[in-house]
Amino acid sequence: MGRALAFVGAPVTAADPALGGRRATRVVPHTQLRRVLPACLRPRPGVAQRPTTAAPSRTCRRSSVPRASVAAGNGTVGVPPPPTDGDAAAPAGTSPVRLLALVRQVWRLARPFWGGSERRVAWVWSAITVFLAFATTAYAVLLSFTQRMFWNALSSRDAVKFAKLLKFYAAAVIIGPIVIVTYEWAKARMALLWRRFLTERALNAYTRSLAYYNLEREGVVTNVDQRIAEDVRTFTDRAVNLLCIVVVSALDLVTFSVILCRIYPPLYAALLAYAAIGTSVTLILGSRLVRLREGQLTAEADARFSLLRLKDNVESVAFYGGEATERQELMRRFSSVFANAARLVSWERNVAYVTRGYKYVVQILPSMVVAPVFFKGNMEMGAISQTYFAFNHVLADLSIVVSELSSLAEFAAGARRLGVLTDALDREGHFSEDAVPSLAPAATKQEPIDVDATAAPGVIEQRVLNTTADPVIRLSNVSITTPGARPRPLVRSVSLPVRAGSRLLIMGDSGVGKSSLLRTIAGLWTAGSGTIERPAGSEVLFLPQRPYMTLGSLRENAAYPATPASEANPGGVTDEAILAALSAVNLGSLTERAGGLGARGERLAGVLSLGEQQRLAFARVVLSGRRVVCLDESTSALDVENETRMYELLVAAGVTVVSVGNRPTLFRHHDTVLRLEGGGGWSVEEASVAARRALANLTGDA
Ligand SMILES: Nc1ncnc2c1ncn2[C@@H]1O[C@H](COP(=O)(O)OP(=O)(O)OP(=O)(O)O)[C@@H](O)[C@H]1O
Repeated sequence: MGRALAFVGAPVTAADPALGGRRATRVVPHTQLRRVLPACLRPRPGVAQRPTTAAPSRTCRRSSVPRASVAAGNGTVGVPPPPTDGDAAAPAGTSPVRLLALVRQVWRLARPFWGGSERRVAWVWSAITVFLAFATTAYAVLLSFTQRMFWNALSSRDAVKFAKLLKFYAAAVIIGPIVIVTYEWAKARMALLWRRFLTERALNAYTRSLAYYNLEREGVVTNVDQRIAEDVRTFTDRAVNLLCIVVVSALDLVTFSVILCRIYPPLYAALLAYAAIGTSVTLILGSRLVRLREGQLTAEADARFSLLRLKDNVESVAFYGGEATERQELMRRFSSVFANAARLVSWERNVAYVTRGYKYVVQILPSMVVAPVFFKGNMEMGAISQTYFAFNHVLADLSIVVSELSSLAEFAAGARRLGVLTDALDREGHFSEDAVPSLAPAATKQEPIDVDATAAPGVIEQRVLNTTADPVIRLSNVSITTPGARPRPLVRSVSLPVRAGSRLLIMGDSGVGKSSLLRTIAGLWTAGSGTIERPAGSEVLFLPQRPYMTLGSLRENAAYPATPASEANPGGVTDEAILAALSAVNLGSLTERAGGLGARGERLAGVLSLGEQQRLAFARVVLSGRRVVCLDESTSALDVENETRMYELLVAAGVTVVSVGNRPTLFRHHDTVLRLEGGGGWSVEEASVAARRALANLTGDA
């Protein structure tokens, strides 16, 4: 009797690689364990902490959420995700339609890796991982038989057999960890390869064809940075882990089902029914968990974004004294994080009631069914040990959804968020194209003028002129509207040539559309009609209103968008050229002040005055050697003397200039003025005439 009672031991929960790394609850006959060989039986054969890197434990997974990187937020947080985000369109949950959508999204993320340029590597690592997964199962089976013989040797007091088995057992426990750890490593390695592949794909697509610009401007996808940096990682980790679990479980299930059926078929049937009920209930609970996890990712990203905004604008906030407003906004966003997290942990608790209960309650089943058979003397001691072993394996195999719900929820949330991103990138930057596997910058192609080409309705036609063309820029009947759902006309039917070496000034009231016209010439905006001809992008330099400082060194900042010369890049911009350009724009002392050309740009942006940053931008013009420059109020922060110096540099270099600005001092640096008059109206006149008129207006002589 005492021995029979000992079978119903305390359930022990442990991550079990032999069960595919799932947390499995098993009943250990601990009274016997304490008496005999505790060290041999407690660390279950083939058992190790599966969820290390590829699948962190539940606690780790939760803590991974705040690691979400800084994200571009849209100010909308909470659950369900905001309807402005493409996420809202994607279904979540467990209905067949939703499941199908999830499968399609996963397929779209897996196909390029296993079917594209990296397929060789992908398949080799898949084979290695699956082989090792099978090895862990084989190991578990081997151990189950060893245990059976072990208990039989003990119960029959066969010391010789026991000693033999002990050696075998010792060898097994030495080999086991090696197999399991190698398996874990292979999984992590494969997930990393896939992650790198997807990240490079996403970065390639994001940084070409103006995808980064259009995605931000249209606001279709929020938190792009988090999706690329964080969601790709979560998705690939979870996907590889789940794939391995399914593979291991399938083999494990077949093997241990045979063992269990051979020992006692009724127990197997009862187990099947129990697992089916448990899985159904868990699936119903799980759909809400997916949505809550996804909402958490969005809320965390938005909160981090608000912190980054404050960090980037410390000076402005300090000048305004806007701390209270900033604090309020930060609190609002973090409140959303906590509110969603509270709902999430509550729902995880509800799910845990079910999943934990599911694992514990069933432990009584084998004892109830097998003990009477044992008491009747129809079953040997070793067979009972193996029954428990096989029972727990089959239970774990049939309970993937129950035990992996948390991981599944993260996986589904990650797949959905990535699906939204890859759809948008496909529209803008050709994510699915296999021809862009590297991060190397694409060479700019000089396209021939396509005279017959006609733009799509509502889109301005862009044609590329060759570098020797005159005029270098020609606007023909160009009308511009603001982008978005409600377009507003800004400029109507402008026709204008910009001759080589000339300088055109675009003027007009604030908000009239001056920068928009420049954006359109640059090809950033395409809404409207007419035709714009200009040299290829690599022949024109556009200086935006706000100078952009990169995170690179002073050297890299000056050379931007080209790169400095180095051993790997001998054709790059030399230090001598950089120093000469800095001197030409009156920044000769900057190198010394900044601490050399190697000084980091992160700090530079905070230290350089706006005027100095604008002069650095002119150094870029000098170094770029481009023949055409478009300046959007690029001297707005300069004194008259420095402004003159900058324009004289351009005149001396024979550069064609298109400027936007309203400063009267600009007249003398230009020969033609295009005045935007609002409501689409415009006029063109000589700069000297425009200057005289402006002066007359000022003095009241008009
Ligand atoms: N992405 C956008 N979507 C919709 N409207 C926009 C967008 N960007 C700018 N606008 C609107 O287009 C109009 C013209 O803007 P633009 O920046 O060209 O003005 P501007 O003449 O350069 O003004 P300023 O001299 O003040 O810089 C503005 O009313 C602005 O609000």
